[in-house]
Amino acid sequence: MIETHNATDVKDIDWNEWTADKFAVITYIFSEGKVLLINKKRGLGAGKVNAPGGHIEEGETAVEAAVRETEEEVGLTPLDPLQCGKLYFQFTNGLKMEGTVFIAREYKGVERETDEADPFWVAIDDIPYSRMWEDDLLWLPHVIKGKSISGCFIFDDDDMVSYQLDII
Ligand SMILES: Nc1[nH]c(=O)nc2c1ncn2[C@H]1C[C@H](O)[C@@H](COP(=O)(O)OP(=O)(O)OP(=O)(O)O)O1
Repeated sequence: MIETHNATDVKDIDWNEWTADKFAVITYIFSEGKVLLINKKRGLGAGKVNAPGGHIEEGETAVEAAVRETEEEVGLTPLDPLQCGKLYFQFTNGLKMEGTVFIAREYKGVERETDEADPFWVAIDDIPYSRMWEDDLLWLPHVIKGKSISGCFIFDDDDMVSYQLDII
């Protein structure tokens, strides 16, 4: 078996044996036909549009991290976030990251810009996929339709090299 960071096809990786070394969450808040997105200002994916998110801290559950990261990045509190997906990213630089996707249909507060993120509401039909991570276009439309997803991806920097997606 080849080293996972040298893999160029998701089929080259035994995903049952693969384990992440970083665990992150991403939270999409939907309201009145719109979704809250951010211009990410720093960290992985700086310059891209994404949803609020970040790393799960020690002793924290994924849902707790989803609430905390959204509060920290945009000042909104998602209410009852629902887990709807798992994303497994192998980067060619060696990073292995697991992302848990949450959606929330209600929230408290008013969004505000922070050092990490510039939030904005956009109509679901106008989501700017060309400014987002390449994988988002593959799975986010299914999440919007209420499906759950599980995806494995190989990324070389910003470029998606290979993927496998299951819609549940
Ligand atoms: N291909 C991809 N598609 C996607 O939608 N989100 C991705 C992604 N690759 C990374 N992310 C997201 C997941 C998570 O929200 C974030 C992790 O990036 P960072 O390492 O920059 O974390 P943050 O700096 O936001 O977190 P903290 O340092 O914990 O605040 O990037």
